[in-house]
Parts: sequence; structure tokens; C-alpha cells
Amino acid sequence: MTAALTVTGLSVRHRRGWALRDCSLSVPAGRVAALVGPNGAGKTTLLHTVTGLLTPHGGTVTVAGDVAFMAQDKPLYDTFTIAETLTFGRRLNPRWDGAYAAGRLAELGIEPERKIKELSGGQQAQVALTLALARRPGLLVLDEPLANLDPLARHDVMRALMGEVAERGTTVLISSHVVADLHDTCDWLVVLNGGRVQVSGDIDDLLAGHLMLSGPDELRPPAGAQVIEESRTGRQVRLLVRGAQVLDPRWNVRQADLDELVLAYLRSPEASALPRLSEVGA
Ligand SMILES: Nc1ncnc2c1ncn2[C@@H]1O[C@H](COP(=O)(O)OP(=O)(O)OP(=O)(O)O)[C@@H](O)[C@H]1O
Repeated sequence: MTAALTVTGLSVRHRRGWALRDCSLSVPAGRVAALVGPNGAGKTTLLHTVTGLLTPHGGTVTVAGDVAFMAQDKPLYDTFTIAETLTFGRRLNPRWDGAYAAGRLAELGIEPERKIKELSGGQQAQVALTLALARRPGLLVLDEPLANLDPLARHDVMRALMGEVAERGTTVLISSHVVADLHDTCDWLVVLNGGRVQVSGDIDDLLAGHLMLSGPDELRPPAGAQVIEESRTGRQVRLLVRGAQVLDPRWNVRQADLDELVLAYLRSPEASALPRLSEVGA
């Protein structure tokens, strides 16, 4: 596996303190990686460092190929028309696929003479995404592209993104608060919590490696299991465990879903699931 993005020992400090501390992660080429974490976890700081907008105080970022960035606030000029926006994109970017951009917007029914401010939030997100894709990047970085969009528009944007990725093999790193939006489209997960990388890995492998156990509260965690989260209600105990072989038939065993897995890690900031960087070709 070749890594499209490798971050090693990254630390970034803002005025008030450290936003990222010793973060290491890797995203293999051609993957769609979800970056999730609570408010203030450091997601935007990480994305800004990956795209070169911020200089780290320690550590390194290595990207294979060009990076295109779609920022949280969709930096489009309100008074520009679509045609002017595309001309602007062409002038700013030496590698610019104008035919693709015009074609994609025509397919979406967004006419060239319309002004950005006349478009809906979903349409503006589609324009911003088109501009990012027309740069033909190796790595596409999206900071909360779905914020403020209704569920239908979120679905449309994600589907559009997936189509492009499938066709061109672009690697994507996308931050979001809403894990449910990422479930069907992402195949790599990075969980950031309190400025540290808590989880980084292939989503299917992570799900296969974790189990949700429930049973009477006298049961002890299976030998060798890493307990990520434990909760007790009445006489029942519920565990999310990693790397467990469950032999005791009194446990009710099922696979955790992505939401449960992410929430369990976020509620247990000391737990982590990190591969060695060599496993992802870094
Ligand atoms: N320009 C800045 N100056 C000072 N502190 C900052 C700056 N930008 C971010 N921070 C701080 O760094 C930390 C990480 O912020 P960041 O915006 O990266 O988190 P985030 O995970 O993107 O949050 P959110 O989900 O709320 O967008 C926070 O404590 C934040 O207050």
C-alpha cells in the first residue's frame, strides 16, 4: 500500500496552547478517510497543516501529489457569476480542467450566468467541490463540507464525491461531526480527540476487531481483551472490547457499528487503536 498522506509527530500550537500534540497518521492512496472528533479536537488545525496553510511547530507532513482544499466556509465570491468563478479558478490553478468543471456544473443544472449568492447552500457546496476537483488533486481535503446542508443535499454531495473518487482514484480526507454521513462513503477512519490521534485505520478492519458484549454484571472482560468502554445498567454490563476472543457463552456478542465505535473512543480519551505506520506503507 502506498500512503497518499503521512503525518508524523505533528505538533501545532495556537496562542492559547497546543491544538495538536505528537499526531501521527497515514492514509493509503485511493482511500476516503473520515476525520472525526468533538469540537475543538484539532480537526481544522490538522487539515490546515496538511494543506500548508499552517506551519507546524514539530513533526512532518508528506503528501504524494497536489493537494486541493475545500474550506469550511466555502470560499466563493458572492457577487461572482459561475462563469466568473470558473475563470478565476483557471487563472489561479496551473493544472485546471475547465471542461470538466463546466460539464459538471451543467449536469447539476447550475447555469453559468447565475451569481453565487443566488444559489442554495447545497449548490454552493457543489460549486466549491467542483472547483476543488477541477484542480485534479492527488489529495482532496474537505473541512466539514456537509455543515449546514439538509440530509438530501448532504447525500448528493457525498454521492458526487464518491463518483469522482471511484473514477479517478483521488485520495480524500474529509472532516465531519456526523459519523452517519460518512458511514457509506468512507473506508478509512481517523479519530482526533483533544489534539491527539486516538484511532487511525481501515474501517472494516476496525469494525472486525471490536466487539460489543453484554451480559450479567458479574462477568469479567474476556482474557486478553482491551476494554475501550464499560457501562453498567441495573444488573447488566456492556463492554466495547478490542481484540477479544469470547469463550464464555453468557456474553451476548455482536459487532459494534461505526457510531458506537467512535463514541466509545471519544468517551474514553485514554484508549487508542493505532496501527504501526509501516502497516500502511509510510
Ligand atoms: N487561530 C487560532 N488561535 C487560537 N486558538 C485557536 C485558533 N484556531 C484554533 N484554535 C484552538 O485550537 C483548538 C483546536 O481547534 P480546531 O478549530 O482545530 O478544532 P476542530 O476540531 O476543527 O473544532 P470544530 O469541530 O469546532 O470545528 C481549539 O482549542 C481552538 O480553540
